[in-house]
Amino acid sequence: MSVLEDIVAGVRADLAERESALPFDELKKRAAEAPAPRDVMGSLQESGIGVIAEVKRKSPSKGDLAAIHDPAVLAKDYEDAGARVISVLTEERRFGGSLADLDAVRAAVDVPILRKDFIVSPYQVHEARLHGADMVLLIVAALEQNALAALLDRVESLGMTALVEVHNAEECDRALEAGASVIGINARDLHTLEVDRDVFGRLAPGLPMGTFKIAESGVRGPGDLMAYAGHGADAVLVGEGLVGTDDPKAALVQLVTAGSHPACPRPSR
Ligand SMILES: O=P(O)(O)OC[C@@H](O)[C@@H](O)c1c[nH]c2ccccc12
Repeated sequence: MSVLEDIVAGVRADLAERESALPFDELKKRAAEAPAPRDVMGSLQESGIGVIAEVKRKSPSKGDLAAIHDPAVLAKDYEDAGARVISVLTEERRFGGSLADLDAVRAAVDVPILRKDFIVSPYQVHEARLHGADMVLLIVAALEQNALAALLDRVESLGMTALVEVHNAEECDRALEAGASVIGINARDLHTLEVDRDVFGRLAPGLPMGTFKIAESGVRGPGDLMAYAGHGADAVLVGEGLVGTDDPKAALVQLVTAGSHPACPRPSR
């Protein structure tokens, strides 16, 4: 079993438990009453290269990254530092996240939030909405084509924005075929966990004009942001490069400053 398959198996087991506690129909009803989703693209396109800052306690590749006793405090720091979207890992077993983290972040900030998880069922999409998510990650490598297309429609039909994640050219084709317009190119291979920062530069030029391109993973500081921007990134998603520092807020200010600096390459849209 690859790491990805192992994670998805755990996610499915946890999901089955939640589904028996709260049936899908009831969940849908409750989610429909949640406050309307925020304008994710408006926030991401404000100016320069937007930074999506991630609340992440641990990862399968690095183990423990940060204790994060109060995700609300971290999220508020991110918002104050200029994050355009805040990503919240909700996967429990390997990333130490939870839906309670999503709730805490939602209550603490006004910027849009992303539910970062291994989404394999419509149940999780409505769940994301119920807990205040505005954007939902869909990982192409974890989904059959039909499921990917159906989940993308589901996310959009609830007024949220889908971030469709790819790692190779075949996955790019699948993302586009499913109708994705916001694509995250992950430098990390979810089967081997290896990071290759050149993946973005190889894949991004092949995406159609008008695709919003997000560079995910491996951003250690302003230099990596500038490099991704040079290859056409519209935004970057950063986890470890923030939570793994002594001062995530200061680290984010540096990235945000670089992303809006006149010398930083601009997206050509
Ligand atoms: O911590 P990093 O290297 O900055 O990476 C952040 C983010 O890209 C990473 O957490 C991520 C990208 N895609 C995912 C899918 C599932 C879980 C996690 C991820």
